[in-house]
Amino acid sequence: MSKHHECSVNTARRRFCKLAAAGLGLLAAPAVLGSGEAGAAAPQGGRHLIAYFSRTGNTRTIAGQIQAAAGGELLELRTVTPYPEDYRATTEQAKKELASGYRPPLQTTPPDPAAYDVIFVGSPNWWGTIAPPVMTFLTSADFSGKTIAPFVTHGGSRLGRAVEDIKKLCPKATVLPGLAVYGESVADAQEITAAWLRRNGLAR
Ligand SMILES: Cc1cc2nc3c(=O)[nH]c(=O)nc-3n(C[C@H](O)[C@H](O)[C@H](O)COP(=O)(O)O)c2cc1C
Repeated sequence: MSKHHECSVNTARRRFCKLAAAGLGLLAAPAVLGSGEAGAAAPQGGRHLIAYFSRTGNTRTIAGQIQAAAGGELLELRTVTPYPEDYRATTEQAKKELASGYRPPLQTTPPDPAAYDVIFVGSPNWWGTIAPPVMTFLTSADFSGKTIAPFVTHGGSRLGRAVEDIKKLCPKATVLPGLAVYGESVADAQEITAAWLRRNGLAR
């Protein structure tokens, strides 16, 4: 992990601590009220879809943290043909797929985005952008007028070009500022995830 990254995380943690002092009640409310009660609804009053691809579980962990803090349906994007177990083989395959614009088929047809107000889109940073299965998802349906909240786990390059590339794939969607979490820190990222949700008005 780079020093730069450590600094960013620490800054984010400090920012969270300030916010947490003011917003602790907001975090506690859903646990008290339960998800079915009026006070637990998202600010938009809408439904959340949390769609993500994860090869080794880091992005899945963040997806779970988002669900715990903001509610919503989890959708794991799985490719028909899994990526190789071998890391190096996966990086080589991914490089080729990204260069050629290949969209690997997914095991299931994703639900219609029209049923949701906010679509969280999670991906590992692969070669500086989102993984090809996430590109398949974003090009498989019409996201016009929808709000997309991107989250990325990474090995040091943070969001990379993820947000820009999502905007290119979904030019008529509103794409919120993305969340970047270092892959090895995902287990401790609840506070960073919750602060990002609050900054974007997505915490319940
Ligand atoms: C094909 C491939 C390419 C990657 N490229 C990058 C990269 O460009 N920058 C980076 O910071 N991490 C990169 N990584 C590391 C992953 O982004 C990181 O381990 C991530 O947390 C994995 O998420 P997952 O467990 O949800 O699959 C790459 C990993 C793979 C397998």
